[in-house]
Amino acid sequence: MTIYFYKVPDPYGCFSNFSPHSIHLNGRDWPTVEHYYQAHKFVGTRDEGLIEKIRGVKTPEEAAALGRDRGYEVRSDWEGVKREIMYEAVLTKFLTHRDIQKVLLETGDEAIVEDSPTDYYWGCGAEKTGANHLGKILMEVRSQLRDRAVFTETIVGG
Ligand SMILES: Nc1c(N[C@@H]2O[C@H](COP(=O)(O)O)[C@@H](O)[C@H]2O)[nH]c(=O)[nH]c1=O
Repeated sequence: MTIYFYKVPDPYGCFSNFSPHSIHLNGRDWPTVEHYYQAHKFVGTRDEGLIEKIRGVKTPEEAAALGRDRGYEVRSDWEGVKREIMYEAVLTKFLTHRDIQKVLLETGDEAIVEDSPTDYYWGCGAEKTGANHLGKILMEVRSQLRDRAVFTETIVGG
């Protein structure tokens, strides 16, 4: 059965980018995947100072609000790079936190869908017709983790 997730307190909330799982990436610690993703909108722009500001806010909601504030300049290549940036951050999250890695692996081959009522790129949107890129990334990360587990067991010996 398809697994739907969205809000952190709901079932499979650990799949949300807003879940309180920190990552270490590009030489820095980030409180959540959302902090990392939103901050990377400003790499190489005149608003680059925002990167540290976003990294320093307490909640992913604050990080998202800053990242979505169109008073700031978003990097011109953002649409072309945002999926790869999200993939790296989500992979790092599930490599770092073994408890949620287990939750993801235990979903087997079920489809995973970000049940956002408004987002038709990362989620499925209100009519469930969206591209669901975050769900797809989670499924890609799941197979990566599975491949790594097989490698560890067969090549390295557990
Ligand atoms: N989970 C979740 C959201 N969804 C997240 O928003 C991000 C997309 O941001 P943007 O590219 O700026 O539109 C991405 O991480 C997506 O998963 N949005 C929310 O307002 N609340 C939430 O609880």
